[in-house]
Amino acid sequence: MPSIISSEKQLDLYSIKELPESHAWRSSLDDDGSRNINVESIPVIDLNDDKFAIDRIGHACKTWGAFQIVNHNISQRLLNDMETCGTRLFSLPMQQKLKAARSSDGIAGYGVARISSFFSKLMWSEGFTIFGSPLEHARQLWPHNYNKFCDVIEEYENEMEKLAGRLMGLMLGSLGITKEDVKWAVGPRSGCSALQLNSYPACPDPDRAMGLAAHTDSTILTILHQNNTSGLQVFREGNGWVTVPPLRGALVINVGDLLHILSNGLYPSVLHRAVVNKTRHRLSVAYLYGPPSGVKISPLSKLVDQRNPPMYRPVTWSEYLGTKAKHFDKALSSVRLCAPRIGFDNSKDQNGVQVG
Ligand SMILES: C=C1C[C@]23C[C@@]1(O)CC[C@H]2[C@@]12CCC[C@@](C)(C(=O)O1)[C@H]2[C@@H]3C(=O)O
Ligand SMILES: O=C(O)CCC(=O)C(=O)O
Ligand SMILES: [Fe+2]
Repeated sequence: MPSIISSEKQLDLYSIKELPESHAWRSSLDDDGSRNINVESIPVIDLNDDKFAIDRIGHACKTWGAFQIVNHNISQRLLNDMETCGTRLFSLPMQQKLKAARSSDGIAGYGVARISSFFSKLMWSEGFTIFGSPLEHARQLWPHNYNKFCDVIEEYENEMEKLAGRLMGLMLGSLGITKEDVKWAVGPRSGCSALQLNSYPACPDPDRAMGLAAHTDSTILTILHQNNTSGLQVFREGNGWVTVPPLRGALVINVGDLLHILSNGLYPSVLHRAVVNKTRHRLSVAYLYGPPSGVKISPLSKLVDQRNPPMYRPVTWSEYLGTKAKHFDKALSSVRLCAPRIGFDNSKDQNGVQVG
């Protein structure tokens, strides 16, 4: 049963000179091979030409569950503005940030990662989740100067919504699914979303710390912007943990658990985590895209036949988020109806995290 995360658990990581035991995940002798930088990483896909991109996206979803995109039409100016907003927020004094603390039963606000309750050690990061309007929290953070933050968030969410709709079309298109097959995905406001800002301060002992523990996202897809400091890693069978290098202007796309379900397991959600750095502060912004509330997600009928029965039962996004909050890495398997496909072992990672 997850414990309630109290705001006292959020230490001011910027002022700590030595890694406390509470944040030490492994001994300095452990080496999980994740700093091996000579392995190929996730594909980089140019969105200039949808016809050319679609096959590459399908292949990336099947083999990695993640890819980077360039020429996506999100301006560098907006990405910079979003980064500045994040930096401004996390640079506030701790007492100020705690004024916008996430309540124990809430989704939005400042705090430790929601999944922290499943681990005995604390993560070297802090987060701020936006779900719905950020106005109330922005007022608590900057009582006299909250407009700029809200304006940037609004613009960022609008642009990301368009991009997410386009990406979903391409990802489903690569499976032979058309918009007519997924009625709820057509038209404006066809999805629902949350925005997660993550801050990873420089860490005195990065090899023993963990920025964000291994997890899959409870989304259809996630669009991640990372600043110029590496830290994101994806897990790939046979390769282990692979670093996703930051490329200026590129965005990282993760397949989430709901696309895993929609695709009847053909596009597995990607296990990923964030590691930390000795000298550099890292910031990331995740746009978490899901279906509209009330829509039941289940394997698409075109992908189901006698030989490929539906592997998952129907779930709404909010139901799935509730399941994730309770069962974490067992959430996907808790809605599973039958065994995974052959040659498709998504059962264990190197940290002993069970998925699917
Ligand atoms: C929509 C959501 C997905 C998320 C839980 C949340 O309600 C808002 C925060 C999201 C996030 C971001 C960091 C990693 C993660 C596992 C977490 O602890 O909070 C994800 C959640 C998720 O995808 O399950
Ligand atoms: O910081 C990162 O690169 C990962 C963030 C992430 O996985 C998330 O917000 O869900
Ligand atoms: Fe994530």
